[in-house]
Amino acid sequence: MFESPCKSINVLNAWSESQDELRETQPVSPRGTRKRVKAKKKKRKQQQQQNERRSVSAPQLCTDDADKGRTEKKHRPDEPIGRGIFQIGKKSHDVVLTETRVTWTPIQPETPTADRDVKNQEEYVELKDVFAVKVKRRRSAGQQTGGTLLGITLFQCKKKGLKLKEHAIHLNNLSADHCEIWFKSLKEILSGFKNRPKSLKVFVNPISHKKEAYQLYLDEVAPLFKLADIEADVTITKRKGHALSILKDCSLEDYDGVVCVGGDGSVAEVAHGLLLRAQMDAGRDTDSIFTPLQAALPLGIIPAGSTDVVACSVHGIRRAVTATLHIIMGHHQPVDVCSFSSMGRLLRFGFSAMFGFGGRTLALAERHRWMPPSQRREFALIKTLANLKPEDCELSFITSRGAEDQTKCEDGSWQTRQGLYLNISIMAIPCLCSMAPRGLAPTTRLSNGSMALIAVGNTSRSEFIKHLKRYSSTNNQVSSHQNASMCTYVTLDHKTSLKSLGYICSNSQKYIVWVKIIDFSFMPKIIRILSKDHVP
Ligand SMILES: Nc1ncnc2c1ncn2[C@@H]1O[C@H](COP(=O)(O)OP(=O)(O)OP(=O)(O)O)[C@@H](O)[C@H]1O
Repeated sequence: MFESPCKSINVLNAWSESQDELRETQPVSPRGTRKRVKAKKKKRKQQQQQNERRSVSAPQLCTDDADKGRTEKKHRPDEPIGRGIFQIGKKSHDVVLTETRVTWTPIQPETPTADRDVKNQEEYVELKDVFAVKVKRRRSAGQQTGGTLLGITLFQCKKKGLKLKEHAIHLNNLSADHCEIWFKSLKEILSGFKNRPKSLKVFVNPISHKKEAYQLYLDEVAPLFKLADIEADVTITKRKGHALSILKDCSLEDYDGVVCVGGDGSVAEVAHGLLLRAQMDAGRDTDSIFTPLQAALPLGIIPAGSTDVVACSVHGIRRAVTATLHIIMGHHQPVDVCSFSSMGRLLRFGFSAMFGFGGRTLALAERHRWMPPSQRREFALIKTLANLKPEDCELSFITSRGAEDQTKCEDGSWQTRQGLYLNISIMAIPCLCSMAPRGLAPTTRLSNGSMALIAVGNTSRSEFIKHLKRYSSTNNQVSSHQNASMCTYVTLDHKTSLKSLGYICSNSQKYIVWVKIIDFSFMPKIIRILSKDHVP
């Protein structure tokens, strides 16, 4: 397996090889068809093995520690599986492959006087950070297959702050046999990361934001999926509710996850579809008080909307490449979800709900979709502000343990507020966005089993505008408001079952709103809002 870097001049000439040219996943032998047939058979066998693996393992993206998802290791983590010489950059390197990493050290001529510190020059990449390995070839323009073999390339997922970036490590060697051995060994190790998806159902909303979601998918997402050998079954949604109707009926068995390319509306629809499907499959009666089940498949969110609060809250950043790499690497983040019911019937699952100003603004913006996104947001905001009116509400809730409780209530005891409110928000996630860098609900977390209830009391328009503006600052809106008596920020607990009962009066109709939080160890925050019309 030890190979000399004899043709390094040629390799250097090919150093400008672009990623697009690395199409082949199997090294093609110059010896022709017999070997190609063998390679095809081998590929089919690999495919079969993959399918077998998929049918026995739980189809989940999930793990934070990628090693947890590995198949049983054949070797000790530090035991060399392969060793060879590759050209990396401009130098020849001694490269060692173990179960967990690829390490390379520059080869230097022996000089008795030289003060070499080989350890210091050693570099490595952890295989848990590598998401693809490809055979690298030089091809002429327009050439689709074949080409001169140059070596193999590892694609690493690199973290920089909240960003995830793709980084290519080229290991150049012109020997087909040598590269094939390395390629096979690396492929085998990478396919051992069971929590990484192999097949995904993708929904793209073509009308999201500036109608660029599909182009974004083609430019930034699909090439990475292809690189990671992920099969994507793409549906471009044709209307509102299209993704939901597919999710209700389609077979999900062939997929390891569902991906949504769109904004918050699309994400909410797909999340609702997945959760509804889980209830339907388990025979839950959603028209009664039921114990919801977790979705069978994880949801990947590629931000392509105009605000993307769910994607920002989950990834901390609004970037399609980062979101795609999280999906490819099988990163998993549990996220709390609410369920909203009316008259005892499930309306939908969702991440947040707003009554009053917020609800009216969103509804107005939705009715003016023909306007460009920022204009319709501004228009809806200004128009709703101009007609600012309070809702007569009664809210009952129990504050969570450890929450900054202004009223010093006993744990588990009900508090009731009755009065005029300009806005009431219930948020299961922090709802981070560019307009609110700390989130619309800074006191809640993604999966802490509690939700934020933010009730803004009746006040003047100018005071309310000041409150809205404070969201854009990084100061803590909660603490700055604690003495203002305009807002009540309460984090609800999930420990006891029935949490909140309230009345919201709107347009002479009365709604009774129950907020119920059910404790699940696997999905800790499910809020149920039951509303009933015409309560006397
Ligand atoms: N082809 C389609 N035509 C019309 N509406 C669609 C179509 N496909 C999906 N929808 C609906 O469009 C709505 C809004 O889309 P989405 O939330 O993705 O975009 P956005 O409003 O620009 O983003 P954000 O919610 O982040 O501001 C969703 O409720 C979705 O159900």
